[in-house]
Amino acid sequence: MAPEIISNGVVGSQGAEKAKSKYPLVVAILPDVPDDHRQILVDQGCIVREIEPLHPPENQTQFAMAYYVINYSKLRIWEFVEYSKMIYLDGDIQVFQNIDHLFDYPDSYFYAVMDCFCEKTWSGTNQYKIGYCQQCPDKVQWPSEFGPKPALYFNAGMFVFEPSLPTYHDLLKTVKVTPPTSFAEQDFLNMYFRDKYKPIPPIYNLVLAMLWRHPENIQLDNIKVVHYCAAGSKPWRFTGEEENMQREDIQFLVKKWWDIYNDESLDYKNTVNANEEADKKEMSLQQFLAALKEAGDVRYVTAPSAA
Ligand SMILES: O=c1ccn([C@@H]2O[C@H](COP(=O)(O)OP(=O)(O)O[C@H]3O[C@H](CO)[C@H](O)[C@H](O)[C@H]3O)[C@@H](O)[C@H]2O)c(=O)[nH]1
Ligand SMILES: O[C@H]1[C@H](O)[C@@H](O)[C@H](O)[C@@H](O)[C@H]1O
Ligand SMILES: [Mn+2]
Repeated sequence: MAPEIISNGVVGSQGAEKAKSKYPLVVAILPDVPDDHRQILVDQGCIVREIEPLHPPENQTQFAMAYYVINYSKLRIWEFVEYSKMIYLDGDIQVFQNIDHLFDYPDSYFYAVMDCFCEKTWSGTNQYKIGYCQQCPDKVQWPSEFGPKPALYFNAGMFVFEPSLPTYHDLLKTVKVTPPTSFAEQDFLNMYFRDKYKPIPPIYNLVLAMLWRHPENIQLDNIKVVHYCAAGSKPWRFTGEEENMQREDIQFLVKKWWDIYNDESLDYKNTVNANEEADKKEMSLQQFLAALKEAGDVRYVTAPSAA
């Protein structure tokens, strides 16, 4: 069995395609998620799994961005060995089109989307300082005095992985002797799976900054998964005040998130009892595209992705 997994509490458990995925949706939660929120997830047909918080080595957390330290707990999902393969999704991710086919990719690799280094969150890195981004690796050459070009780096908000107890124990053992770094478990996973990592196109994890940093790499007609990770873009605390948040494509995607969240036809009881109704309400690719185009502001090109 190969379920998808998200790791948040209540928000975001109704991906538009949830009803149509043939796999179960497992929600990994930390102990702080209140009972009534857990119940909502169960009522939505999710399999709720509480995980224990996992901390990096004592007294070294200052090296990771404070907000991300708790994310080391993500390593617990390698323990979900009743599933042979899983797709991990952050809680600030929305799935707009079915991605079940990712389970058919060859085993033994780690699939994820390449990140972008152009936003201020990256200002502490050499990449940001010299304006180098793996999304457009020819724009600024990697200077030889910085050593070898860094390995491809994925955003850890979405990835395809295979739970395994030996890997889980090794991850825990390795993280204990690995000093934390800015992007916490994301840096760690990049280091750990460097040799197994296979990039997949950005349509499987649209890091929103790609819309204004690398529009030429985005094929809007095919976006399947949107990651509301840009500063100020989380739909449940969206104010529109932060940089780029007034863009029409962003406003549109935030509205789409709320439409799915509020769509009662996507509630589990309704999808079980009235699948056809949910199908009718499903946002078709054409509607999605048309609306995005109407929102303007995005350069629409059909060039293949850089990934
Ligand atoms: O108290 C918490 C904090 C986080 N989360 C989960 O952890 C995810 C990661 O947090 P963010 O979505 O806020 O992080 P970003 O998307 O901004 O950051 C990126 O970098 C992070 C570095 O730690 C992680 O790798 C994350 O998955 C990746 O998308 C959340 O979506 C949520 O699913 C919880 O469940 N509880
Ligand atoms: O490139 C992304 C982006 O900058 C996000 O805002 C940040 O939260 C992620 O950790 C990072 O990978
Ligand atoms: Mn996220």
